Amino acid sequence: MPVQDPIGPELTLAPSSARPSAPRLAALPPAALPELLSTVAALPYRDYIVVAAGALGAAIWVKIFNVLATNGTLEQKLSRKLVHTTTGPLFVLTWILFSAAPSAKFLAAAVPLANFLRLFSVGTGLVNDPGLVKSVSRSGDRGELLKGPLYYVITLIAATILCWRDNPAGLIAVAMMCGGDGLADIVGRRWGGGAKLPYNNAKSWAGSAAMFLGGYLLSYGLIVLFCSLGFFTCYPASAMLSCLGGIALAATVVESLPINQWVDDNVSVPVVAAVLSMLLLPQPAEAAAGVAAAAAAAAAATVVAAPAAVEIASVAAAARVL
Ligand SMILES: C/C(=C\COP(=O)(O)O)CCC[C@H](C)CCC[C@H](C)CCCC(C)C
Ligand SMILES: Nc1ccn([C@@H]2O[C@H](COP(=O)(O)OP(=O)(O)O)[C@@H](O)[C@H]2O)c(=O)n1
Repeated sequence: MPVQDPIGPELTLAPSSARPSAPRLAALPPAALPELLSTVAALPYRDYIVVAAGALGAAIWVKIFNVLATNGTLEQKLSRKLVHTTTGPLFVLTWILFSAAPSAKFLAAAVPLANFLRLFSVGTGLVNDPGLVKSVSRSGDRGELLKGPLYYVITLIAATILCWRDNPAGLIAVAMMCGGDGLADIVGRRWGGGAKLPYNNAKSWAGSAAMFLGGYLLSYGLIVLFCSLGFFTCYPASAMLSCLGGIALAATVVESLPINQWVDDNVSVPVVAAVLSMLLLPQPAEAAAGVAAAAAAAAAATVVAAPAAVEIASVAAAARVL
């Protein structure tokens, strides 16, 4: 069972002495973050304010890239890929601001849902918005909004509702789609020219290397942040290295295949990443049990008996909470 509301006013992060330390990553959010979180937690209608801020933030963010593309500061394709790379991670970062209410994930999903409706109405021509078409299409054709961008927001909706913040599979899926696939294009177009993949002439080794590294590092960062805030148990470094590495490699291979005309990579990459995360990463309950066992073993090896007993008791209590 997930922790109730690790950032709510009624329940704060457990003191570090009460949390298992040996097998988990030493990960604490930056000092300013808990302050911001407790300010947000004290707001009346907190979840609704976060949704409104997220929707406004999305519109402003896309507009900024539209302006940069229009005035020539950024090339259109780069601007579009920067929107692709940044909006998903910024969106999942807003998850930490929501309360523990069961309705929170549905409210959070309203932000990508609003963007779905916007893309759909502009893509089908119901609404005229040349700025949005310029920001998120390759060629200026509004019909393109109904492909990659629409799948992208559908994936964000699915990750929010199906995984929310107590299951790292959602974070990993979004990280592979944004940090991975987004960076593959940015790097591949610039530095991939000479060395194309033997089985796909449209993609390069440089693009795939960027996909692997970008997806891995973004997943790693998001998992460390969310687990250090108490949304799920932190994983041992070995799991972070091997499981996350395997997932990033599989997502990279899927992205590199010449299958985009059958399945959009904003669907294939996150689906493969989420399924493998469920299969390879210890699920929250297993991870808690593993952490408790390792911490108990470490405590047993400690010469001073009393602090060890306290540590074991607190770890066992933490495992029961999770
Ligand atoms: C350009 C996009 C996808 C194209 O994919 P591909 O064809 O290159 O593979 C991304 C489109 C993003 C969309 C217009 C805006 C999404 C906003 C998001 C749901 C919320 C962000 C909130 C945050 C606070 C900025
Ligand atoms: N693994 C990759 C992926 C993309 N790329 C580069 O990025 C461009 C766009 O990639 P893509 O067709 O996957 O683009 P999207 O469908 O993700 O927008 C390719 O034409 C390559 O120049 C690459 O070099 N290596």
